[in-house]
Formats: sequence, structure tokens, C-alpha cells
Amino acid sequence: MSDVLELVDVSVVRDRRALVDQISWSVAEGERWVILGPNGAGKTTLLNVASSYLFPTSGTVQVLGEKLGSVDVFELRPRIGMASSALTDKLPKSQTVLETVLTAAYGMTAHWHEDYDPVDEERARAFLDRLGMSEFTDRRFGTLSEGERKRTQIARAMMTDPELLLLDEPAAGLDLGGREDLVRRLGRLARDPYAPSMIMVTHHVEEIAPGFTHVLMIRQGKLVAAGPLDTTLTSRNLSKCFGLPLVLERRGERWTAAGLPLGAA
Ligand SMILES: Nc1ncnc2c1ncn2[C@@H]1O[C@H](COP(=O)(O)OP(=O)(O)OP(=O)(O)O)[C@@H](O)[C@H]1O
Repeated sequence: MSDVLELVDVSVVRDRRALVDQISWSVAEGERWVILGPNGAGKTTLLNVASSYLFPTSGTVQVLGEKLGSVDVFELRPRIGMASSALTDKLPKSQTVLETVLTAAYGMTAHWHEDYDPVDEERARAFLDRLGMSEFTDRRFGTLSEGERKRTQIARAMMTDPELLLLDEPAAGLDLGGREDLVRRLGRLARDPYAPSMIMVTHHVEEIAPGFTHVLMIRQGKLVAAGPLDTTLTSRNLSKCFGLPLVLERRGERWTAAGLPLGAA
């Protein structure tokens, strides 16, 4: 299997502080990774490096076989799909859900002209349908709930047929029903052999969908552990990652975690 992503000794330093500290990590084709870590750990910074939007201070990065620094990022970026709240904030609130997804095929955030290719429109509708958004195609993006916005963003990220799909906290802000719905849909995507390689950032093990295969844990910019979920996602590693004693439980293909009761630590 070829590498989709390869980081060797990557650091991102700002104001003399390493936000990402000498991380080496590789993602092979078809793998579905979760990046777990507490607030401020460096998860989004790491994802921004993977998306080619952030160049590291030191170390080497290869994305989809191309080395950052010697590739034209404008050719590389359409091969990477990204959904994040930072990107959601840039999308015009007045355009329809369909236009929001469709404009991704043209490398734009805003509606520009009417004559979209019918094939693209069909694809946009199919992705929206897959994310349970077919009833919302004519709604203005700005009127959607948080959960509906997240699902639209994922459909949008899929529109360019990416080889690598990056999801930054896709379940943040969702209620229990919304989270479970999204986890189910992400699980379906993760298990689809034709779906791109995936990397999802989250704070919560409850958001890990069945079908995800690997986890990278990060704390204060440093790698805590990285590897297959089955062997790497343990109470011990999770406690180290979040800096408090945690008990991890697995029920079927889902995970839960909780702190030890007072006095038990
Ligand atoms: N441009 C910057 N200059 C200085 N510090 C920065 C910059 N960008 C991010 N940081 C800091 O780097 C740290 C890591 O940020 P990052 O957004 O990667 O964390 P995160 O793990 O995604 O956090 P969260 O879970 O809260 O979203 C934070 O302490 C943040 O304040």
C-alpha cells in the first residue's frame, strides 16, 4: 500500500513554542485515522499540515506522494477534501445548500454563474442524499442547523472526488441524536472501499465511527501514541493523552470513556 501521508520529524513553531513537536506519522491508502487529543494539543495544526495549507517549520511532509515545498500546492489541494468549522464560516450564508456543494467542483466558495455541468449537479445531489440532506437542497445555507451544516460540509468536501478526506471535529456542537446520526453516516463512509483515505479530528472516543482503523494521540504538540485502534486506543494511552485517569470501554464497535470516580484515582 502506498502512503497517502508521510510526516517525518515535523514541527510547527510559533512564538518560540512548538505547536507540533517532532511528529513522525504515516497514513497508508485506505486507512481511516482518528486524531485524538485535548484542547490546544495541536490537532488542527497537524490537520492543516496534512491539508498542505500549513508548511512546517522543520521536518518533511509528503501528501499523496508529493513533497511539500517541491509541489505546486494548487494542483495538490483539489485532491484533498476538507471539512472544518473554519471553512464553514467562509461559505456564503445566502447561497443554497446545492450551490454550496456544487461550487466545490469549481474550486470556489461562492456561487458565480448559472451554467454548471448537469453531471456535477447530479453528483452534488447524490452526495447530499448520502448525507441525508436531499430535502434541504434549496434551503439557504445560513438557515441550516449545526448538524445540517456539518453534513453539507462533508458532502462539499466529497465533491472534488478527493483521495484524502480531512474532517475537523465533524460532530462538535451536535446533540446526541445528531451525533449518532453523523457517526452512522461516517461509519458507512469509512467502510466503503471506494471512499477516500480519511483523517478525523475529535476530542471524544464516542465519536469514533465503526470502520475507523487507526488512532493518533497528541498532547502539547507531542505524539503520545499512534497505531491500529485495537491495540493503541487503551485506557493507559487515553489517560496519558488527556492528562487524567480515564477508563475506556468498548461495546461492540463503539467506545466510551469516563474519569475514575473520586477517590479511586
Ligand atoms: N498562529 C498561531 N500562533 C500562535 N499560537 C497558535 C497559532 N495557531 C495555533 N496556536 C496555538 O497552538 C496550540 C494548538 O492549536 P490547535 O488549534 O492545533 O489545537 P487543537 O488540538 O486543534 O485544539 P482544540 O481542540 O481546542 O481545537 C493552541 O495552544 C493554539 O492557541
